[in-house]
Amino acid sequence: MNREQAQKKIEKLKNLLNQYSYEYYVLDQPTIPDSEYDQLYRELEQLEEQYPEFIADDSPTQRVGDKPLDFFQKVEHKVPMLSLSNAFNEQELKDFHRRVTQGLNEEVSYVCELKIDGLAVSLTYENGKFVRGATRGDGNVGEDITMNLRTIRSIPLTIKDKETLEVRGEAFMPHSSFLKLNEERVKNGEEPFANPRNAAAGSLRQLDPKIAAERHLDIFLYAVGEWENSQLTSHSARLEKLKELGFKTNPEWRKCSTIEEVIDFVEYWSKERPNLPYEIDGIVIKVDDLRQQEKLGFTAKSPRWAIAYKFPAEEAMTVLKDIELSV
Ligand SMILES: NC(=O)c1cc2c(=O)c3cc(F)ccc3oc2nc1N
Repeated sequence: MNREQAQKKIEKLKNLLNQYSYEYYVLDQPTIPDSEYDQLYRELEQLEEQYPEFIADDSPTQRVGDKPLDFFQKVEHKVPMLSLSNAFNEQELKDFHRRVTQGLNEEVSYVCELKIDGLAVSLTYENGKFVRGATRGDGNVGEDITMNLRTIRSIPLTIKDKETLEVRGEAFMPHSSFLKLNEERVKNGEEPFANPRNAAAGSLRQLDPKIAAERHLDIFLYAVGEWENSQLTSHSARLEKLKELGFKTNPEWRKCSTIEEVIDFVEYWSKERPNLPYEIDGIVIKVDDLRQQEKLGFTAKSPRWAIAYKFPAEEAMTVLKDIELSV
């Protein structure tokens, strides 16, 4: 094969492997066996070795950097990454609803989402390419962990349109990865992680991306910082568009048009939680209409248009303990 054919073949293999990786890690619906993926991956590696000038930065072979960082750069969030205020019982949910309807003086509908118990991160894409990832930090300044986030296979290195946007989500460690990692650590005489959130945070704060890559982290995207030229008018439409673009969003979100529906959703998931393959510590309730969100605005540290209903903390540990005992 000549140079021109090699360049085309490298491009074709890269796109094919990225599509298969999207089906496996984002849709959880692989269409080819792992062995076929591995064979195509090896073919790409060999061609890239022969023609390094054709290696694309969104090639699957470029996900895991080979040199550790000495330190993390600081990153300023153009739109602050605030935190959610909490509700601990039904009455506090009703109080939230009353404040919202009084503040708006009009009908309101909500989006309810599972509150993933991981590490909040921001992902920036320019013309459809993943260019920077950062931790929340103090909300205004976070740490640049792009190298480590590139190792999360469910984070697309390029998205389906040449959009420029900054999205937020929760990086987390699924229960299966958490249990395997702790078994490893105990076997090596190391301290096991207390919970998946600490394990995810510890993994993303590694200066060596090869260690982060071994931790099999995952992510769900759930909010937007900035979105150039976006005409979308609701949070639910944004979640749908993010999914269309190739981002992994949590499938369990629901639109609720009354606070009773919100309470039903909370009650359902407080029972259903132990059957999830990842840790959640509550439910996030958000006003769906973006104009209404704008009208309600923010306090110094939290949006007035969202609240986190928190499940009682101790249960989270018993859930994991049960799983550990059953292993
Ligand atoms: N852990 C989560 O699963 C989760 C967290 C947040 C936030 O922290 C959050 C913070 C804001 F200032 C605004 C919206 C948010 O939406 C969120 N939505 C979620 N699903």
